[in-house]
Amino acid sequence: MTFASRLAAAVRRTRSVTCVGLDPRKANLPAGLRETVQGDRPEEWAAAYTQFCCEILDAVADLVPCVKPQAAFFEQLGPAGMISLGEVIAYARKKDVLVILDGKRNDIGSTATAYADAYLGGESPWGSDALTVSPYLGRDSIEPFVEVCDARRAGIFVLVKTSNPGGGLLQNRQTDGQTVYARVAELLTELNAPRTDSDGYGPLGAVVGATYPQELAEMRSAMPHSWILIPGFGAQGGAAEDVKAGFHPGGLGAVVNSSRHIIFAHARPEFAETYGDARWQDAVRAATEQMNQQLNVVD
Ligand SMILES: O=C(O)c1cc(=O)[nH]c(=O)n1[C@@H]1O[C@H](COP(=O)(O)O)[C@@H](O)[C@H]1O
Repeated sequence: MTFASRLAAAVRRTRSVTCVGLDPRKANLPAGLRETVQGDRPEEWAAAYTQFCCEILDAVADLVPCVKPQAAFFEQLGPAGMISLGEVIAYARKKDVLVILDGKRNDIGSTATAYADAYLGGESPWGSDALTVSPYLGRDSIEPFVEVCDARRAGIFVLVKTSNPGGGLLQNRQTDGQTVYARVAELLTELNAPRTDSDGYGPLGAVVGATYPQELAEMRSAMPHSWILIPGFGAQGGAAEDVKAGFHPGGLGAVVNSSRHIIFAHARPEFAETYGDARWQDAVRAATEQMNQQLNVVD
């Protein structure tokens, strides 16, 4: 099955459009895990990150279709962090949870091929199902990813309209009568159209932030064949109402990422009293169930 079809199947199976973001941060780990790190060595933190993320996967594997490990937090720990990232991806695959690796990679065509070869598909050393990709280098930097997606039934999520407040400086620029982000969307639709599955989706997904609901609606209709990854829910202020426009009728077409609000739910006032640090895994599960209920869009 293609990545788009696997994602649709996982959404239907779990009846969830929640993507749990695996963004471990030293300062926010539950106390019990922080205490396992005695010498402040990267290897110790990496072991704590692996345990943290694998226990999150244990808590949510039956509740969500996918997770999104953020490479930056693992890279912060150097080589030990990269080993941890590999272990977390492998564990997610074992648990039958799709992995969208958040690396926001890209480069000139030949180097883009190397990134695609590295990250995409179960046959690759990293083994992720999909990868976030920057469009800034143009069409010939996206095509190598598409070729690997075709060969390995993988997917990419290309940055279209990002959730951060400053994204508009470049993305909202008008050029030839349209915004830059709309031009990126046009390119994705052109590349996706000949590659759609029975639900109408191709391997080129898009990233559109929950913090821009109007643009999300605009992008939903501009990219009928793209799964949309919607970050910015929860900690960045996006709410259920803001992401509605990202979905097609029936509830396919988008997954909504939340990282901090789920993985550090034990510290949120609404969960802290019931669960606290000691039962942080239960807080993660409760926060995921709450998000599933808020986003109840799957028929
Ligand atoms: O590609 C992304 O996932 C991404 C794109 C974007 O526009 N905004 C955005 O926040 N993200 C990522 O989504 C996650 C959001 O984390 P929280 O704000 O903690 O839910 C982080 O890993 C970000 O790097």
